[in-house]
Amino acid sequence: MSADEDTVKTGSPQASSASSLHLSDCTGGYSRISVMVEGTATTPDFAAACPVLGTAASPKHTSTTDTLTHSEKTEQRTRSNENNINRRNTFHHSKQQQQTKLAKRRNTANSNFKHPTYGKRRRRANSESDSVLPTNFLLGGNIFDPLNLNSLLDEDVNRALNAETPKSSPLPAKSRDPVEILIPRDITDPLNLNSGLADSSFLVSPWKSGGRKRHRNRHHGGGGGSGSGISTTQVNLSEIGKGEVKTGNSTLPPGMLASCSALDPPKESDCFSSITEGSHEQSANNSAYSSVSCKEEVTSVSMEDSTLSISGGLNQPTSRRKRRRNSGKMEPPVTHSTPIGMLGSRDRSFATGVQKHSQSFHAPRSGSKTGPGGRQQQHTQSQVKEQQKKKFQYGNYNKYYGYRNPGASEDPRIRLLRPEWFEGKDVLDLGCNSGHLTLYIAKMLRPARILGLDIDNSLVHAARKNIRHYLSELQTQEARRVMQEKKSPKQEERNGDGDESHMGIEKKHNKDENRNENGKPVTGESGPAEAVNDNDCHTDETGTQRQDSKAEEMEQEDCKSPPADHSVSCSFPVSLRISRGPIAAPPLTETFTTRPGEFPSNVSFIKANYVLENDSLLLTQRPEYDLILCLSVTKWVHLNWGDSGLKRLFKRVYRHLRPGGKFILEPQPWESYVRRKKLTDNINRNYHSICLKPDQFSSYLTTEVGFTSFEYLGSPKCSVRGFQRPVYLFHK
Ligand SMILES: C[S@@+](CC[C@H](N)C(=O)[O-])C[C@H]1O[C@@H](n2cnc3c(N)ncnc32)[C@H](O)[C@@H]1O
Repeated sequence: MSADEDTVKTGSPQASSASSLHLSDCTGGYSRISVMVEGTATTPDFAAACPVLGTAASPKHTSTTDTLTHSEKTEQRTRSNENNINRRNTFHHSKQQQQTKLAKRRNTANSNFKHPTYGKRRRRANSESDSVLPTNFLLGGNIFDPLNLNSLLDEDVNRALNAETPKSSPLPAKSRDPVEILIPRDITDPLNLNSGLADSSFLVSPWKSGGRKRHRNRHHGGGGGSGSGISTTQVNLSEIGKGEVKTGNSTLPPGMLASCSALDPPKESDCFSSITEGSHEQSANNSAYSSVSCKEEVTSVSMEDSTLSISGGLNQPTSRRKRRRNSGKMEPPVTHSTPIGMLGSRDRSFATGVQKHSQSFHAPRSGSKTGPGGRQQQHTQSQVKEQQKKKFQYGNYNKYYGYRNPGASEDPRIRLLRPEWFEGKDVLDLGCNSGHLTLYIAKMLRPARILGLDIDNSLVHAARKNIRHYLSELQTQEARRVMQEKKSPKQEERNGDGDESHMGIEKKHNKDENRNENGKPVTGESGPAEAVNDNDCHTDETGTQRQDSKAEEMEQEDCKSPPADHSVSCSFPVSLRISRGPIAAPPLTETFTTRPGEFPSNVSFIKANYVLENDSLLLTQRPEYDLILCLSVTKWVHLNWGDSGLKRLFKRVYRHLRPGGKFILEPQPWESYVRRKKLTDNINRNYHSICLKPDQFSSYLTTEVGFTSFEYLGSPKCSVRGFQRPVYLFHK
């Protein structure tokens, strides 16, 4: 052995001393070492077989020899040399014997078994390695043969040893008890060596860490970050059995994956399923609010999404109990806010065009959401609910149409409206909400003018903004038409590339559109849109009001290459247009210097409470309109102002109409009142004092107010059952 030869060659007292100690101590175990090597024994076993090996070069032995005197050393060296020679001979002899044994063992497996207890084993007292010796061995292993390899060599012994196995080293019993697995917080430093703290908290138990916690925006998997999602790992025994638990970039057992991914949907599905509750307007509001809270970050941008949510929700069955549970809540519905539903089949091309913009139709924002600087205010749930209740006490839901016409479906009521009632007429839409129906009428039924009136300022603001979306679409269509006309084959040839020619024309077109016949920039001051909209009008850097349709095409085309005309810029990104609406109200153009009575000149919105303060004010009301719409408003007036308020409204309508005028009324049924009776104390009081029930309205209007006749127009089918309400036409 080289160790031995080195010792002899050096001749150093220390070395020889150490080596001799080494050799003498290991003599007994050497055969064991050979056996272990042969049997691919593991290191601990090696240490166990020759415990002194680990300490052979230890300073302890060296220092002992250092204290000897020179003569003693010389004498010892002589003795040591003699011993070495003897031992070497012994060793060689032993080695030869061992090799013989091994050779035999290879040929006859039975002959080589030597029970550990038969071997001579010398141990140093208080050896450091004693304390770390393993004591438990599985499958009949023992300190000398931890893997019980010897049992393979002798059948008898094998049987004998394995007969004892369950007793001496019982196999772990299968248990359903959970096994706690501690997972390092930092997978790259599992022992927390970097921190230098003797703190065991670097290990995380999924159970003791307070249960599973979801961390939004945190990526799972390893990678050195603290936590990094590993702490969410839950181990369950049945899965461990499958041996698929990994941390770090966790490959978790399928069961775990399933349970993790199952964490997310409930919130969503809660929202959606609650949406289905709203087969009635009231429950609609509840559910829609749920959806809004789920998608809080997606306010007006999400109208299209909200619609989808509704559609999704409508397909999901909801228990009656759940419906009831939420029915008392007063929360806003989701609005898709697209007028497509209103446009319906009568003007498909327009509808298709509008669809493109439908995402950006406006719905007022929830007042409780953000504070100054856009930061979310801290509210308790009850506070928020309270606010919502107050906010929507007039039925002023900011997502009304999204719920009423889910999936951008057509508003079924428009089929009851005959064009001749509207064309060239003056129309008032009471409680117009965000103006979708009003805008539809303005565009499609061509009244001379139509005024949308609502008590909620934010709804009126949204309605005004929505005019621009209609306009934007119209202008886009017009721009396309002009572009097609101007796009002569000659120009295309000159410009070569089709795209470029398109851009060239587009830019020219844009330029032209920003100027009137005199070549002067068109400002918003005289634009009909502004006059109609009473809306904020933005100007670009040049002071020229930007045209929405133009701007849109500019964004699409000019962003491909640097704009030649700097008045044409990409400063207002498409994404913002979609989320916030166009940057400016459309400017006055030749096309849209509309005559009175043409859309959009014929539409406007106003914030007002149509219920006068007292009856005496009725006397001041002059006839102004040919037709007044009052759709799904009476319940809210009734609840907030009682019988007297509603009667006053009816009387005002009557006085507001010109002779021969028409009043279109869609009352909510009495049954729907009950769910809103506790919205406010005032509403509660009014609710209990109401005598004039909705089914008495027609007789009241004809006998008390003065309408000469009425007709029942129908109860248009609505995908949301609760909105299927009768509509009446009263004649003055
Ligand atoms: C349920 S929505 C109906 C919207 C629209 N008329 C329709 O059916 O499509 C009721 C609307 O009436 C409005 N409203 C309630 N009381 C009002 C009042 N006294 N004066 C004006 N508007 C009122 C609310 O703000 C709300 O927008």
